[in-house]
Amino acid sequence: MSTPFLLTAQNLHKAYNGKPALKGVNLTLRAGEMLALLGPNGAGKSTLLQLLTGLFSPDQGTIVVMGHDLQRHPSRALASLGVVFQQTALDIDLTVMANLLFHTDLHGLPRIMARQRIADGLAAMGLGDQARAVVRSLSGGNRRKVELVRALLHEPALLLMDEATVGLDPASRQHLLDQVRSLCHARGMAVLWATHLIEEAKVADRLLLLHQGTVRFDGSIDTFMSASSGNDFQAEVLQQLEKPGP
Ligand SMILES: Nc1ncnc2c1ncn2[C@@H]1O[C@H](COP(=O)(O)OP(=O)(O)OP(=O)(O)O)[C@@H](O)[C@H]1O
Repeated sequence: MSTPFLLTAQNLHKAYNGKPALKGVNLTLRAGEMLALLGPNGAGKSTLLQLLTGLFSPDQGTIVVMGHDLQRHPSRALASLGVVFQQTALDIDLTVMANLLFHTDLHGLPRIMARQRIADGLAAMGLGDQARAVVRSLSGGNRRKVELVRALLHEPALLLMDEATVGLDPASRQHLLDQVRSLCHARGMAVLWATHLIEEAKVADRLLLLHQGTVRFDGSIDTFMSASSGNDFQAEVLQQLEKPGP
């Protein structure tokens, strides 16, 4: 029996000043699945994530998270989401601990439980000694890691990440990817990983290739590769993106 969908988006349309950014995008996500949302600059990835996180409403289409319609029941739908945005969600003049407690307070977590989860989350990211550091004093890479810790504190069923590895060195990027993958598979968390980096998308279970606001491919990486004519992953992605749109 297949796992039920945690997230379903149907026929999403969004335009800015009459110029379409998303043109009928469909998307599903199951528990334990890591989906790479891959597309070049301007493909519509951030727009899609902004709709999925309720920041903006679609012009057309529906989004259901854990059985809750995002437009009709936003707080219920959003309670199951963890999000790492491209732009920082941290107050850089506060300490790491103050930032993280702010988030756990928002989610109504008791302080004892919150402090334990914060300690565990920071330790898992190799930042166990940084709780009292002011965010401004952290490197860009460590700030990204704190963003991930923050997004996971309320133990979301779905994690949405928008260009999460921007500013990270190769080792830290790999570490972040490994962490997210293991959370995904061990905890059954569903992950939507938006990136423009082809080599990052390759480690996901499934690929959603977005270009000029339309989905060019949605399926497993294995299916994507078996449909290719002997190309490597990168060459196949580039070839798909060069094809004229629908
Ligand atoms: N606030 C906005 N106002 C007007 N146009 C916008 C706005 N946000 C995005 N767009 C346009 O919508 C299209 C999709 O942009 P979006 O940022 O969603 O793509 P992206 O795939 O996330 O790109 P990137 O990788 O560069 O962040 C682009 O043509 C962009 O110029």
